[in-house]
Amino acid sequence: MKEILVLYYSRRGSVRALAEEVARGIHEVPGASARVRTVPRVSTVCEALEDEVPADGPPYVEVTDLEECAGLVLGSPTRFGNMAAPMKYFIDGLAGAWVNGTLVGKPAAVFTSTGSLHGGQESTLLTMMMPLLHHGALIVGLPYTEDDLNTTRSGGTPYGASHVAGADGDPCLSDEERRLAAALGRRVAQTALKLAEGA
Ligand SMILES: Cc1cc2nc3c(=O)[nH]c(=O)nc-3n(C[C@H](O)[C@H](O)[C@H](O)COP(=O)(O)O)c2cc1C
Repeated sequence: MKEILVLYYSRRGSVRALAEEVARGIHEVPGASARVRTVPRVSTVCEALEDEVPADGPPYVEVTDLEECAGLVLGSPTRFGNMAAPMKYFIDGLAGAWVNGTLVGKPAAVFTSTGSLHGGQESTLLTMMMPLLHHGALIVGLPYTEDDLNTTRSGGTPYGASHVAGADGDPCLSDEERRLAAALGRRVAQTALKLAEGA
């Protein structure tokens, strides 16, 4: 069984909804399963610490999750056209994993949610790929053979899955957004299994 790490940060539930669909897609692939993890909030007041275990939802990620999983799908809300600080903070702490080549050769993909349609989904997704490339991951996107990419009127991009939450932050995904997030999970899982076969 190959496990794929679905690692996300979400304050209001939109990225979490996408993560659940990505995990659903992974579980549809025989021989693959999803390990869902999140990251704690960060504070400018360094003494303010989160509880070690989140009040609800999946556990906080540990470096061993990266080591043990055969692929990675990373999700963050868009914050001013970029990933949110808690996800970046976690990534910036991965110097040891970089030295050890923990992610080298593993498939990886990204997803995001924005308030507005043209609020920076693509800039967020593309910049989330940069640290993954530094870590030697193999980036997986969404091809236009996924019909939903051609018909969506909200989220879903070739760079990764996405959701447009609107000004009220509605976490309810459209059918296209839901299917494209699952397709992204499936692609990462299928790629991880193919890479393992060829190893
Ligand atoms: C500080 C901050 C910055 C944001 N920046 C953007 C932005 O650049 N573009 C955009 O469309 N939405 C922006 N948003 C809205 C969030 O991306 C959006 O509400 C997203 O769906 C939140 O995901 P979540 O429900 O998983 O927390 C921002 C929200 C916050 C709080």
